[in-house]
Amino acid sequence: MEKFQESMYKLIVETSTNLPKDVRRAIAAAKIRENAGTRAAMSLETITKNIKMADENVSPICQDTGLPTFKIKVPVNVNQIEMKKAIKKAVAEATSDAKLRPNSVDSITGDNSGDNLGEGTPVIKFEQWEEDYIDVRLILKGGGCENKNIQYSLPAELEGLGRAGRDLDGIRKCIMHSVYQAQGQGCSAGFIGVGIGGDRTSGYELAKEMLFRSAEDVNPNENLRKLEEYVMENANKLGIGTMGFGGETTLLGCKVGVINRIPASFFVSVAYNCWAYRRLGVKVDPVSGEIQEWLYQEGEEVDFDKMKEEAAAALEEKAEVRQVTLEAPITEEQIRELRVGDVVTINGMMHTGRDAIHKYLTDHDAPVDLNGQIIYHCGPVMAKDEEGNWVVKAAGPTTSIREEPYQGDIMKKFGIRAVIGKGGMGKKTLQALGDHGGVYLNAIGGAAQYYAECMQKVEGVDLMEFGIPEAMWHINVKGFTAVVTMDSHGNSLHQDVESSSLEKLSQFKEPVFK
Ligand SMILES: O=C(O)C[C@H](O)C(=O)O
Ligand code: SF4
Repeated sequence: MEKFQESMYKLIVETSTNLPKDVRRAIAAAKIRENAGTRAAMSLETITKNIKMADENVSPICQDTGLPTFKIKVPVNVNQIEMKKAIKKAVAEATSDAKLRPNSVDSITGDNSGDNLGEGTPVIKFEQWEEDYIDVRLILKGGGCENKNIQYSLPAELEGLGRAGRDLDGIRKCIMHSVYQAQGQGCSAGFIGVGIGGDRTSGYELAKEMLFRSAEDVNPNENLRKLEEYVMENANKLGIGTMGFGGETTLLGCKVGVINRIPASFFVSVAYNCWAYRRLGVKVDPVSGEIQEWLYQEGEEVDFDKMKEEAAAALEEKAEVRQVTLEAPITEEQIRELRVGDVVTINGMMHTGRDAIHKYLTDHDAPVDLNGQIIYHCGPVMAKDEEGNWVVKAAGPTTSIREEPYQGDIMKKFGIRAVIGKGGMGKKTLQALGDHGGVYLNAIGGAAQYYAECMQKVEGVDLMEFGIPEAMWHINVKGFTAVVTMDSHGNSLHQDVESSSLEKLSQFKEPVFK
């Protein structure tokens, strides 16, 4: 097993930087379905460009490299303790090489361990089997989509769908509802794994297990096959679309599994995974520890480039999108001119700020003058170059709704004019945008390479005690593009999509599986 650590390092790097072919095919198919020139098509264009860049740069597809979770099947007599040690070393090495973001945080103190190791991280699960090779699967599932996982306890009353009973039709309603409630916040279009039965723990366990199935397999259980097909066909009618911008594709995959339950409990557990569905697997030789075969990689290379040309041509024809360039400091007047749907290109300074910073700013002064400035909800992957300067390795947006309790007050307190994030914000922020003259810009979640390329120089960093993802980075950007989805006139695309998708959800109220 001399080569095992090196094999695990390769598996981690490949999983973080190179999306598997079954996932690429699902994204390519979605791209074909979207009408050229729409926001959904433009977003998918950015997503596919980002996938290619990550591959070429051997850098994280998304800055949130999640909670590394390994599922391993081993022949008897293989030393699991040694394997665990090797995996941990490989995780730490991949973190110091900026292939993983330091993501392991003490839940009470907030201290970041810096190397992705700590109580409960990474997750490593073993099972023995009678084959003569080791099967290692890895999933890097980020926090935004993890937060959209949901567990139903049947019977339940569901928004838009009414009663969900303890039967196949009740399960169908839960799954449809799970897609609706995720909206764009888990970086749709997503993949879902569903676990029927079990208890609260084993139900979720099964749901996550389903995310290790190939996106293209066919469920051998007839009832579940029908259910999966039904969900794939109908969830896409909800109109949530890529990043919740509206559009034809909301769901890229649905895999359902079932286990027994005890009489009193009936759980339906759903694990939501963003489009940046980073899971891979390898077969490993139990003597040398070398990789024998890669999993999920059957078939031809997926060529996004050809579609890119077609989409770009169609885009030019539909040039009615208003394009605005902004550079901080921004005036209130400039903000008041912006409307939902405008595409904004930013040059100059922006400052990152996410959960720890928002909490901090409520009762502290800002480390820099934020008047007229732009806040980017982002926890980047950073590295130092040979001269010791920070460089941005991956920097897509994080889910903005977590800052809802703070955002409006902070904008007013410091005079911030624009916030960039993803998934949109709520009523309180919308009100503050109107009162104060602010705007919310939606960037494409997961497009971490695409945005990192716009980041020309890191001018400084404050509050490093919060750890790399949570610190406040001051970054000079060029050509950073995002869409206005909430403006200072009370308009919110997120609110509109949420209410129209709720209306569409209610079309699925009548029983289907009797
Ligand atoms: O933590 C992050 O960078 C992003 C997170 O995965 C999110 O989707 O909000
Ligand atoms: S930012 Fe989006 S793509 Fe990245 S991990 Fe979070 S949910 Fe996934």
